Amino acid sequence: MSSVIELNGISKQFGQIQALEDVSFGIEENEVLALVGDNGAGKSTLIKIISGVLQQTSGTIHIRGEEVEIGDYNDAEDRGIETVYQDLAIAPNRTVAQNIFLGNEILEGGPLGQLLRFVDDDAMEQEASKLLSRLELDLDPSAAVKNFSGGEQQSVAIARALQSDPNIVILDEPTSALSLDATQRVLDLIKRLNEQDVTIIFISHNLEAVFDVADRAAILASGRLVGVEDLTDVTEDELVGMMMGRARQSAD
Ligand SMILES: Nc1ncnc2c1ncn2[C@@H]1O[C@H](COP(=O)(O)OP(=O)(O)OP(=O)(O)O)[C@@H](O)[C@H]1O
Repeated sequence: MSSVIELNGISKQFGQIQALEDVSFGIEENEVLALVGDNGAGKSTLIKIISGVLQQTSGTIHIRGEEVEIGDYNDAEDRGIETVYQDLAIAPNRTVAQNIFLGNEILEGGPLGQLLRFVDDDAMEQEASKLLSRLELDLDPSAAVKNFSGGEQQSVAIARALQSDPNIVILDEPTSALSLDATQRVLDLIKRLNEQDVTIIFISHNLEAVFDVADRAAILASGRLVGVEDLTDVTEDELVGMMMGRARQSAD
């Protein structure tokens, strides 16, 4: 395997607060990497840097070997990176298809449709339907999202991220506030994405979910990287110890 993203000496300061300090590790092509750590460890700051919302104070990012500056959301999208944040940014009164194409609507053909920006709902529903079946999500593209469960809304947000066909998807706490059942469905969706060659980085406090779907975990404590562990090689207790800032005794 080769690194699709290489972080080298990433530090981030907010005034006096050192949110990240000299974080270096690689994310492998087509892996599922969990980002774990206690509250305030720096997880959100790190994914915001990778997705262009924040810029690092120092350090470099290489994507597929090339040093890049991810100045904003568009830079990240151009590099094939999409992020689903915890707030999901779902428009409840719109349909599944309209949410999937939110900000990227398919317009009716012809000069008038383009000029007056007439949205082509039929085309969006057809495209959404293809995407949803690829993701094996049983959702009606024409249904309004407002009555959906938390798990279904999370699925719509993930489908929207997939609309631009990214090869790296970052998920911020995808299973927080979900029932056990809904959590399992979202984890199954993550596994399916990964089978479709999408590299996944996800933040989670749910260690059961981490052990279920992730190949490796990168552990942050107080802004520093404690380690990156193969999850077949570490116990939950060891992981918790590392999240509390203890380096792994048996690390080789
Ligand atoms: N915009 C900001 N301005 C000032 N300080 C910030 C900002 N964003 C994050 N921080 C601080 O940086 C540190 C890391 O925060 P971050 O949100 O990255 O942690 P986290 O691991 O994602 O935590 P949580 O699990 O609670 O979401 C914390 O001390 C936080 O208060």
